[in-house]
Amino acid sequence: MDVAVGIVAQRDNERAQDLAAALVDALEAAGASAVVDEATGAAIAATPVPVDSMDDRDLVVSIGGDGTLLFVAREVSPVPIMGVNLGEVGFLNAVAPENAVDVVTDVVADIARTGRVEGRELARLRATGVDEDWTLAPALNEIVVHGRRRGHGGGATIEVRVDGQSYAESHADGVLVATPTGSTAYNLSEGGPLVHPATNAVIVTQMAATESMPPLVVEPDTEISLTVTDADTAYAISDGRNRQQLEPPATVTVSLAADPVTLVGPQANFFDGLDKLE
Ligand SMILES: NC(=O)c1ccc[n+]([C@@H]2O[C@H](COP(=O)([O-])OP(=O)(O)OC[C@H]3O[C@@H](n4cnc5c(N)ncnc54)[C@H](O)[C@@H]3O)[C@@H](O)[C@H]2O)c1
Ligand SMILES: Nc1ncnc2c1ncn2[C@@H]1O[C@H](COP(=O)(O)OP(=O)(O)OP(=O)(O)O)[C@@H](O)[C@H]1O
Repeated sequence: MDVAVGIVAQRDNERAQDLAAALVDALEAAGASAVVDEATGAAIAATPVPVDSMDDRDLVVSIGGDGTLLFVAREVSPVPIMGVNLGEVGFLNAVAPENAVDVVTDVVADIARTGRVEGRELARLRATGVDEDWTLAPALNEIVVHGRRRGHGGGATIEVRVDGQSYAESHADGVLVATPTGSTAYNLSEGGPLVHPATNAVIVTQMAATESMPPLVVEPDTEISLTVTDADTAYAISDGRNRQQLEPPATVTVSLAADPVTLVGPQANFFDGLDKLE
């Protein structure tokens, strides 16, 4: 099987671009085809394509930090992705840059031999407006609903319902609904629990609530509804980047997205990674 690979290198990162060039050379020498994102294609001798047109590739490699991988996941899922870590934290990217050429060419050789891409599925969350016609891009980390802004005077009253049953209602900066993958991100900053990535669960954490309830962990196929009042405006945000302005009173439902992310390559050891969170 001729394997088609897409490569997205963190924008304006020469080290990521150099690694992308080495990957293109190694993959083409191995008989695979490789294209790169347009920003990288302007910097190295490789075929540039829009990231969102890589959705017909067999594998997309992200070279950068967590944010670049989150970006790639938004643009190309359900195509399997692999993360090479050049970032400040790199909690989502398991492959060290010095191993990237060997690991990627080994995975591509396996795909060529078997015709299958072996990876693990990471759940995502979808946020949808109730009585409003919008849906955010699926979140690998979390969905946040917050008032006009973080901090004094920017909050809102948000009622949390779990499969229709009321769990909490308080004035707060916001409420976040996280995946196990995202339990180490914004959720952790807001006092939510760490959830091992092998756990099937969804986490609901209030953000600076005046009458707070403990964070709640529920089964993945649960519908969380967040009703926002007592604010002139509010936002629903997916993975910190994709946002929808709300006109309170407004209700947002958060539930499991139909398509998970398939992450390929060696799995980072969760416990070894925790020192990155200090
Ligand atoms: N106050 C906060 O803690 C805060 C604010 C905004 C965004 N975030 C997080 O950043 C994510 C978006 O990442 P970005 O790089 O596009 O934004 P960004 O540039 O604001 O980076 C946020 C930081 O979160 C880290 N991060 C992202 N996903 C992570 C994960 N699953 N586990 C541990 N750390 C993780 C990134 O490496 C980066 O250091 C959001 O999904 C949210 O989880 C956190
Ligand atoms: N090649 C690219 N093409 C288009 N946008 C990109 C590209 N690389 C990164 N981005 C944008 O940059 C954002 C991530 O930027 P950021 O600087 O946070 O990188 P990172 O991967 O999180 O690295 P670090 O951990 O060092 O912050 C993505 O959300 C995406 O919008």
